[in-house]
Amino acid sequence: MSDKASIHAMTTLQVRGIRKSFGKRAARKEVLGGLSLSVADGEFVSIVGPSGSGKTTLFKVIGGLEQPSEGEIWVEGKQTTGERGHISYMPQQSALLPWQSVAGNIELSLAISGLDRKAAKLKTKEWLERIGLDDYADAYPHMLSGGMLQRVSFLRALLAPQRLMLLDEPFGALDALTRLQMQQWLMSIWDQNRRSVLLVTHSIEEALFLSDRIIVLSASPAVVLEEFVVPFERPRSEALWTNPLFNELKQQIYELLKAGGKEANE
Ligand SMILES: Nc1ncnc2c1ncn2[C@@H]1O[C@H](COP(=O)(O)OP(=O)(O)OP(=O)(O)O)[C@@H](O)[C@H]1O
Repeated sequence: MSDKASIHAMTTLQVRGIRKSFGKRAARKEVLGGLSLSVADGEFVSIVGPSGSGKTTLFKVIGGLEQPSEGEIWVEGKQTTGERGHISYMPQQSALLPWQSVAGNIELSLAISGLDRKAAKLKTKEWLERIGLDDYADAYPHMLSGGMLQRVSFLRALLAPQRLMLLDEPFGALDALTRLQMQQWLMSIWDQNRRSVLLVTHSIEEALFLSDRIIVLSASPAVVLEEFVVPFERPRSEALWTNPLFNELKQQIYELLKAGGKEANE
């Protein structure tokens, strides 16, 4: 394999020069302005950007729900622009089926991805135990707290067959304490089962705590302002929050977002 080909094989996602506009003629608005980024196999990458910079639009383009005006999406070495089914997705609000139990929701998505019923039941049982929700296997989604719902929702995305997970502000609707607990929980589960992750978050701290790399977007039309490699070893603990380098990086990203957002709004 040539060097170029082996790099390609290790890259789960490549976003190449994506442009996306909405509206016609005078009302035409460019939201994504030629965006390129990548996620390597097993890498955890976060995207932060000003509100309205086009992060959700980018996820829709990656997931094949929106066609880009220009550019290509490659997943696991194949061009998938405009195609669905190549990624697993976790939304901000859990999208569990209300008429299915917790176990039923997970079994169903495993069955859809091709597992037979018996294997799906067994795998669901094992994982619910592993994430400490075995007591809730027969409960219905409305009986669960916001944090529990997001655990089940994350598990469902994690057990999907796709290598790439897109997490769209998964903890945005949770209170601050639950959010912190969920970040630690997600980190420990992801550590045991490394998948390629692209996370959208409004929280710089969350991005620093969870990611291998952070991509900072400009205000719309969004382009990549800068990428930061997060230097902290794993497993990471709460002690990071008082690490001077953590706070220095937080400040740098904050300043960049502030400047980038202002420039584009002028
Ligand atoms: N289907 C659409 N038709 C027209 N405009 C759209 C459409 N979808 C998104 N937009 C516009 O694109 C811009 C970016 O929206 P998007 O939701 O992608 O941003 P975002 O970064 O996810 O925002 P936030 O951080 O607030 O969630 C907004 O100005 C929005 O109004």
